[in-house]
Amino acid sequence: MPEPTCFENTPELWRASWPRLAVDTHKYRRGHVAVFSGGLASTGAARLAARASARIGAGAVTVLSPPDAILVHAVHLTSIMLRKTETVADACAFIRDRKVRAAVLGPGFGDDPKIYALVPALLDRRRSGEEFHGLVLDADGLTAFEDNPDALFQAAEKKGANALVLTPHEGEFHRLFPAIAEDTGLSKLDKVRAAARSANAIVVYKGPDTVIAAPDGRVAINMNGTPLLATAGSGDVLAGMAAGLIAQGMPAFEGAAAAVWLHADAARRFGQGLIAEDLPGMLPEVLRALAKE
Ligand SMILES: NC(=O)C1=CN([C@@H]2O[C@H](COP(=O)(O)OP(=O)(O)OC[C@H]3O[C@@H](n4cnc5c(N)ncnc54)[C@H](O)[C@@H]3O)[C@@H](O)[C@H]2O)[C@@H](O)CC1
Ligand SMILES: Nc1ncnc2c1ncn2[C@@H]1O[C@H](COP(=O)(O)OP(=O)(O)O)[C@@H](O)[C@H]1O
Repeated sequence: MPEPTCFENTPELWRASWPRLAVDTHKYRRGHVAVFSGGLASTGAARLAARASARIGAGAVTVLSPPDAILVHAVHLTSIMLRKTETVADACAFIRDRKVRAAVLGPGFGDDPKIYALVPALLDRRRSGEEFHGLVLDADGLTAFEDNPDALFQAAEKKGANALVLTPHEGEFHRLFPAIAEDTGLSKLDKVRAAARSANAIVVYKGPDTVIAAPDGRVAINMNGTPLLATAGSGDVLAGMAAGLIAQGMPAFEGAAAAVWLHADAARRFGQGLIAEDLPGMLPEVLRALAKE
């Protein structure tokens, strides 16, 4: 009998790789996440992602900010750290020196052309350092590669490359994978699986029926989604959660799948009136319930 490759996304799928807290851990051992911020007028998305990474259990989270946005972040951030970062070399040096394990790039990032050098650098273990496990690319980070998706896919294909997680909504999926998106003979499941293979990445195709796929053919269909999540910024929170779990040592497929399920559970528990800011604050209750199961 061949091994099954198509699963319902429930905690049983990823519980075995769920992070455990060692008694002798410290904040960097628990996992350090870096979140790239956009400029002065679009800083909120990075903070949403950063807060989600911290609440899901990353021991340290740093927002990497362009100089013009430092003050805005400084008045909003408390336990989350802040670092001025101007160049790709600055970012790589910080990630290597401060043992960052996962990064979020894209939420509120805008159209800064630096991204075309930044993404290959973050996927290259020699530039990111050995501790780095993976990059979660979302929102503007996906749209940036609309005209040349192969540049992204080839960077992820290189031997020994760090894990790449792509989290497109329907519009972003269409921008990155137009031929797959327009193939009317394919189900959503077939589309995500084909996309993950061609991108050499974990693909989280978001929506009412989020599907998570790995390049090796594994697919998980999420069934606990809720339309309460259709609120601005909830995708930024999801990206931060996935990075937070990858930083704590979960493999990228399991980390992404766990983030999707927990994100929806948080929304369901909060109920009506939910806005994206509410999601990270629900995670302690979500994690307590998960531990009791
Ligand atoms: N508080 C904040 O600072 C927030 C910042 N955000 C950032 O704002 C930037 C723009 O985000 P947008 O999502 O608006 O950018 P998009 O460039 O994805 O714009 C949305 C466009 O995609 C189309 N589309 C197709 N399918 C869609 C789907 N399933 N969901 C949403 N749109 C779909 C829409 O019709 C619309 O024209 C990103 O950098 C994002 O991270 C947003 O996440 C919202 C919250
Ligand atoms: N109708 C829906 N049912 C379930 N989940 C939804 C629905 N609409 C959106 N979502 C979820 O909400 C999140 C929205 O993410 P995204 O579109 O990137 O928003 P943003 O860019 O504003 O953060 C995704 O996790 C998506 O799966």
